[in-house]
Amino acid sequence: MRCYRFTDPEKNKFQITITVTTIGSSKTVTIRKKKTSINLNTLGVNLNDSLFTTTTTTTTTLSYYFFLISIGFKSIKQCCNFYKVLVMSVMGNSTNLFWHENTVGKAERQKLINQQGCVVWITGLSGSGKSTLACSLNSELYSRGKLSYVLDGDNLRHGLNKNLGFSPEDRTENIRRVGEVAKLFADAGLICIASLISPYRKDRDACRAMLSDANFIEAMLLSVFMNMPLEVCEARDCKGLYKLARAGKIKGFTGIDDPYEPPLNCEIMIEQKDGVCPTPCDMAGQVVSYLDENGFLHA
Ligand SMILES: Nc1ncnc2c1ncn2[C@@H]1O[C@H](COP(=O)(O)OS(=O)(=O)O)[C@@H](OP(=O)(O)O)[C@H]1O
Ligand SMILES: Nc1ncnc2c1ncn2[C@@H]1O[C@H](COP(=O)(O)OP(=O)(O)O)[C@@H](O)[C@H]1O
Repeated sequence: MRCYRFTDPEKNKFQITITVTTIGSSKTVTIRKKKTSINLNTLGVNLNDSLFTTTTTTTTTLSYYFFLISIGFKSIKQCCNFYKVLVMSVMGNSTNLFWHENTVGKAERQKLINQQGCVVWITGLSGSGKSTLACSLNSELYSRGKLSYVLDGDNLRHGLNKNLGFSPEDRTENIRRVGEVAKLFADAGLICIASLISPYRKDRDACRAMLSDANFIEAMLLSVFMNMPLEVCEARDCKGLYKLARAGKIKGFTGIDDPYEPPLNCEIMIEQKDGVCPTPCDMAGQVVSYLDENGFLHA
């Protein structure tokens, strides 16, 4: 189970009810709850009281690895609030999996380092300045005493993603993996800077959905679009890849013979003004201002 943040309308003791609603049928999953006292903080509920659950063992059938959990907080006195959460549980082919909550959670870690874990996702053509911005932003945050970490597409393809190429399927898997890793960094409380071409809208949208806060209110992903014209990127061509792509020596090169779909919903856009590109420092400043104004630089 994931961590949920709920407001407590009554500041009272609650009884938690977890109901699993099935959609279609295909997999059998057993959900067990022990009679136990749960610290509400581990569920993200800001309460001092302990919460007592009843013992239930439910066997149910799930499909598409999606299921609905409706969590009802029932006041001891009267029934009050019910919340419904759509949980996407990507379990692959494995079953009988159980999520283990830790007593020290994201909220505690964030307090420790006085910042909000999130992902700054930088997308754009090869040569648009993604790595330059990632590096400059990382330095700027460091100088402000904020902990960040860069996940660079090119670098990750030397290790985690070294079995992936540039077919649409491999790019999708590349983005999915980096999204999952970025989510872990954000959960650790870090400002994770992911810098990948990530050319397809559906892959970026999937990451955004994966990185939405569990209550679907706070977005944990800020998308930064390097809106640099292809001609500028191609003129830079610091790795000589555009030249090879134009000569037909690299097939499926983004912007040449493979598509780049610009974001429709980015939080920040970096672009030229009067034909002049902002400096790396200015680009980083734009992102830092956004993080600051939106409360990410404090717990
Ligand atoms: N066919 C093709 N298309 C695009 N890019 C290519 C290709 N082949 C190799 N390269 C190099 O790989 C880097 C992009 O890796 P990413 O992981 O960011 O790509 S993707 O998000 O999966 O599309 C990219 O790095 P950047 O220039 O930093 O973007 C290129 O150096
Ligand atoms: N804001 C900028 N102004 C001028 N040159 C830049 C800027 N950002 C990046 N560059 C240059 O463009 C080239 C490509 O930048 P890079 O960050 O490697 O792009 P990407 O990671 O998107 O491939 C590099 O030579 C870099 O120095």
